[in-house]
Amino acid sequence: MASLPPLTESLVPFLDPYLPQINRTVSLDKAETDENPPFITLTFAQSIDSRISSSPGVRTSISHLETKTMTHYLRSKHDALLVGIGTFLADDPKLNCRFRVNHNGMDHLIRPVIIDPTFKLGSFYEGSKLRQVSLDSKGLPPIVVVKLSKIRSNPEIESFCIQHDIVLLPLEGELASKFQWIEVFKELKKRSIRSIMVEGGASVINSLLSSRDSRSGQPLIDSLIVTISPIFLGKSGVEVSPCKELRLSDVSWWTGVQDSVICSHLN
Ligand SMILES: NC(=O)C1=CN([C@@H]2O[C@H](COP(=O)(O)OP(=O)(O)OC[C@H]3O[C@@H](n4cnc5c(N)ncnc54)[C@H](O)[C@@H]3O)[C@@H](O)[C@H]2O)C=CC1
Ligand SMILES: Nc1nc(O)c(N)c(N[C@@H]2O[C@H](COP(=O)(O)O)[C@@H](O)[C@H]2O)n1
Repeated sequence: MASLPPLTESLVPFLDPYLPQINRTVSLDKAETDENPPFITLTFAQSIDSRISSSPGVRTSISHLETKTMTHYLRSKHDALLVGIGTFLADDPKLNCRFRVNHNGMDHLIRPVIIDPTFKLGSFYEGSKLRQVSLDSKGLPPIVVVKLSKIRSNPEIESFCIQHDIVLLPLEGELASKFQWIEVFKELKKRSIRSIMVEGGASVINSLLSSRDSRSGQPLIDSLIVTISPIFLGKSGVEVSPCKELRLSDVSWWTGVQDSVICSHLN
C-alpha cells in the first residue's frame, strides 16, 4: 500500500470531542475505575447505500486516502483495535497504526483484538499480514476472544497461542454462540486496555449498534465515527444497519476532498 498522506489539519479539532479523554481532567464521578468499561469508538467506512464491502468476504476500498489517514490517526488514539474473525478472513488486515505520532519517537502500538468464538484464526494466522507485522515489530500480536468451551475441548489452541505470542481471552457466552459485549470489554479493561476502536465487520457493527448495557440501559458505544464515500455498492454489498431505529446526538459533519465524516454520540 502507498504510504499515507499527512493528516488534514482540520480533522484534529473536528475529531477531538469524540476521542477518549485520556490525560484530561475528568470529574470524580467519571474518573476511571476498574469497574468502568473501556471507552468504545465504533468507526468504519461505508458507501452512501450503507454498505461496507462489495460482497461478503471481499476486501473493498471505500475511503479516500485522506480519510484512510484519519483512520490511522484514530488508531493512534486508542489502546486496542477490535474486529470480528470475518474481517480477518476477508481482508487479511495488518491492524497496526501507520500514523506517525511524532518524527523522533516510536510509532503507536495498538493491540489487535479479534472476536473468534471457534478459533478459525488458527488455520490462517501463520501466513497472514497480521503475523508478519508482529514478526517485523511493526505491530503487536492479537488478543483473540474464544469461547471457553472451544478451548477446553481443543487443548492445542492454548499451545498454538503461546507459540505465536497470541493472548487468549476465554469467554463463556450466555447463548450458544454470542458473547455479551460488556463482558468482553470488561475483560479487556482488566488487561489495561482503556480505549477500544471497533472497525467491523458488519456482524460486529450491527450487533454493537443494537447493544445496550443491561443494567444502565446506556449504549455501549461512546463515539460513532463514520466515513461516507460517494459510491453505491449495490444490493450484493454487505449492509450495516442496526436492528431498529437509532437516533444520534451531538452530531458533527466534516467534508474533505472526496469523503464526508459524521461524528456522533448515541441516544
Ligand atoms: N469498510 C469498512 O470500514 C470495513 C469493512 N469490513 C468488511 O466487513 C466484512 C466482514 O464482515 P462480517 O462477515 O460480518 O464479519 P465480522 O468481522 O463482523 O466477523 C463476524 C464474526 O465475528 C464473530 N462475532 C461477531 N459478533 C459476535 C458476538 N457478539 N458474539 C460472538 N461472536 C461474534 C462471529 O464469529 C461472526 O461470524 C468484510 O467484507 C470486510 O471487508 C470490515 C471492517 C471495516
Ligand atoms: N477506513 C477504511 N476504509 C476502507 O475503505 C476500508 N475498506 C476499511 N477497512 C478496514 O481497514 C482494515 C484494513 O486495515 P489495515 O490497513 O490492513 O491495517 C480492514 O480490515 C477494515 O477493518 N477502512
